[in-house]
Amino acid sequence: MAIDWVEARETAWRAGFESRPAHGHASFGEAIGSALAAPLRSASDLPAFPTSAVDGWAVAGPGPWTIDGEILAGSVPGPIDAGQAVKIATGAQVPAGCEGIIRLENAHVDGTAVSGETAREWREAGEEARAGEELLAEGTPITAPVVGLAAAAGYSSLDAYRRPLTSLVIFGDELLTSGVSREGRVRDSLGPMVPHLLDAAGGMATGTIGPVADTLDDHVEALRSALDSADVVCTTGGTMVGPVDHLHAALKAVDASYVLNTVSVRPGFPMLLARTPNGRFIAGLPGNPQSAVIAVVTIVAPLLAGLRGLPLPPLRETVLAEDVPGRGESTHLALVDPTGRRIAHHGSAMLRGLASAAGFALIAPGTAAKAGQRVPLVPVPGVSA
Ligand SMILES: Nc1nc2c(c(=O)[nH]1)N[C@H]1C(S)=C(S)[C@@H](COP(=O)(O)OP(=O)(O)OC[C@H]3O[C@@H](n4cnc5c(N)ncnc54)[C@H](O)[C@@H]3O)O[C@H]1N2
Ligand code: MOO
Repeated sequence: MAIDWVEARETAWRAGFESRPAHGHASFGEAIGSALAAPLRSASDLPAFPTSAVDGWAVAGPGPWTIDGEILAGSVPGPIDAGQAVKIATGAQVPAGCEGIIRLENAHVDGTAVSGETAREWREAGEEARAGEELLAEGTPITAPVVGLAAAAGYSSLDAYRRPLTSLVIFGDELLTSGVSREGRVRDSLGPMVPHLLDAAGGMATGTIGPVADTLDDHVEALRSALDSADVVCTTGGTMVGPVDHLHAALKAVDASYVLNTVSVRPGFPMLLARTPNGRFIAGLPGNPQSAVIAVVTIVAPLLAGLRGLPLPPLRETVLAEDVPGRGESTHLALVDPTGRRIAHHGSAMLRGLASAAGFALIAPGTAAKAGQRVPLVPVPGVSA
């Protein structure tokens, strides 16, 4: 029974969130794009020592001061005495006894003496954080700046939900992997496209199997092999009931049970999500290329977010520049450009419209939308910046 589109997203996200894998130490590269599984606490004071903010002269006592020494970044200075001036570099540790720093450009050097206006031109130890202080809460998305902060705070790995491993299985005897479509055969457009969408949605693509021959045995073998190494296997094609649509029988053969089977959305209706007894997921993307992308945005992106401990990806908004019809009792996902105009060549077998789209405008079941109306925009991973 087809479920509502909004419910499908939430169901896929919840299935991922509830079975997100045990967390543990992940390298920065593995952790980026997932969420912190524990609060990030600073492993030292930040800065760990008083640090000069400028290139200048560190001085003690009243001036003028006698030049005596130099402190470069990366060294540990000895204390300085009243009347002494030590040349100091930005980032260098401020010596004990230092009462002020004269910026180089404000200093007057006369032989062995220096004078000028002093200021507290340094960062105190612990000014940014104290050792043990919480910097970021559990559940925070791990972005490039988060990784940078973790390194600054003394870490080389993070307690995180790692990015799920994904694999793609392409079904279809009619598919060509090179050259032009001809003689009843078409170029595989999903093999070159879907792994990048999965990466952009937070997975880590491990490989593609196929095109797989249209026999049940070949389908089952390909599915088993993909399940060996991936947390989430996406398949393309074979979701319907055509003479060589073997996906449902193959799911049965690997003892997978449906999380959802068909969604009340146009295009993309025949998508499905299933789970194996050992907790791996299989997302069945319809064969029509645009419908496959709709399945990615509807079920796979939310699933990958849940598996990484992240919330359901938010929708955006767009203001429609023209009327957009509904699709009866189904949700209509309509391709629109960045100005809210519908895009030509939006048939589910086509990619021409999608290739220049800002995303899918969401027209709710039983409604049609008017020009000027604000509607949700479903982003395409890696596309809708
Ligand atoms: N009797 C019915 N037939 C169909 C219905 C229906 O409701 N009743 N729904 C249509 C819809 S909607 C879709 S979507 C497709 C889904 O079909 P499958 O998931 O079973 O996919 P296939 O039959 O294998 O292929 C459909 C179409 O897509 C082309 N394709 C498949 N894989 C690729 C690829 N990797 N790259 C490029 N093109 C691909 C394939 O050649 C077919 O043209 O079912 C409709 N039928
Ligand atoms: O839903 Mo199909 O996915 O319209 O092409």
